[in-house]
Amino acid sequence: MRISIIGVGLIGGSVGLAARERLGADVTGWDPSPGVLDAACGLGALDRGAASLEEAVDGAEAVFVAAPVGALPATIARVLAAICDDCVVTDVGSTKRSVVAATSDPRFVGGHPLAGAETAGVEHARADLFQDATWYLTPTGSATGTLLERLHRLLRTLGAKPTVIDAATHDTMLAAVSHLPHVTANVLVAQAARALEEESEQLPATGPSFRDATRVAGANSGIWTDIYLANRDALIERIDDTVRRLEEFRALLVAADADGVTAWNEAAREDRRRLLEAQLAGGTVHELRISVPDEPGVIARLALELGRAGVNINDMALYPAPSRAEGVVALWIAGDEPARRAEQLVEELGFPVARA
Ligand SMILES: NC(=O)C1=CN([C@@H]2O[C@H](COP(=O)(O)OP(=O)(O)OC[C@H]3O[C@@H](n4cnc5c(N)ncnc54)[C@H](O)[C@@H]3O)[C@@H](O)[C@H]2O)C=CC1
Ligand SMILES: O=C(O)C(=O)Cc1ccc(O)cc1
Repeated sequence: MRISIIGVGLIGGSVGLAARERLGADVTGWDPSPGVLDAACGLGALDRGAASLEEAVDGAEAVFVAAPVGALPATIARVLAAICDDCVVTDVGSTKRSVVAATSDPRFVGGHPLAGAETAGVEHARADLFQDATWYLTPTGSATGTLLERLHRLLRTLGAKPTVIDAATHDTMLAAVSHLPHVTANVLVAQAARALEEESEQLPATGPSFRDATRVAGANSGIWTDIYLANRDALIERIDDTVRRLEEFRALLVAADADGVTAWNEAAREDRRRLLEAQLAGGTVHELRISVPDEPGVIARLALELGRAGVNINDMALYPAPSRAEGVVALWIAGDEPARRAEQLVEELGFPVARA
């Protein structure tokens, strides 16, 4: 398979390493920063560097755009102008609304791997970065089914778990579970370094909890300024909510309300347990076979509908009928209840469905 990577940093480089190692793919890349392509070839993330974006995507079957969020719309447009019809284009940007709003091209499917690090650059790329990681996909109704299936399969080969979601839900959720934690990490280090320093005239020693909560403080500004700004409305809401929650806890302290403090802490323990449990959800894998008309956007619509209901598609395959007027989509869903829910949703959409 021929893969092209535009922006060969931590994430682009990790896609290259994984695609070459696990898929035996032929990977070409392009990056505007001097020296990056040579470094990427030396580390085994690319087979070759190209002299231009257009040269890099020539003949590719899949293109990953792994540039900072602010550069994505213009870069994706350049890629789409240079490729043939049978090529899927995706990105890895940490926010999705601005990217998805910028194009309705059927060859584009937005993406975001929920894996990474506080480091930057291809030097830190790893072939196993995406192993067992959720990889969000945000197809719109215009996405071509066969290209979405190709991308889904490719991401599985990289070790990831593709999960379809709509762009707005993605951005709201990520504001809470990724962007806000980066903000609070920055606040915690600033507070520890400045306020406590002023009081004691020396930097305080830090404990393990502080290290855990601040690992991502000051992460790569080359990507984070863009992420904060692209998702600023959702992030502002989370910050306001954080302030409210801190004020509630502050009031318990002012009142010296021991029962209230205990209840507040116990609620956090329960919330954490539920969050961890949700990540471990699995179960028997069921295969659903769905008859669909051969119309643009049908596969994307199915995937999105299930994604909205929280049903994850483990794997998918398309079987076009000889007539080409219709076809069968096979979906593999883990867990009895998610599979039952998927069957019901598909029926409600009006497509015949059977368990294989
Ligand atoms: N760092 C992380 O943990 C994660 C990052 N992401 C997303 O992945 C993307 C890349 O981030 P990283 O690899 O971490 O950053 P990075 O800084 O390691 O790599 C970014 C690369 O993009 C290149 N670049 C800059 N402008 C470009 C343009 N206009 N066209 C093409 N390439 C360009 C840079 O030269 C650099 O090599 C960002 O959109 C980020 O939001 C997604 C998941 C995790
Ligand atoms: O290092 C960490 O814990 C991260 O949170 C990395 C990360 C950064 C940006 C993303 O969009 C997704 C993951």
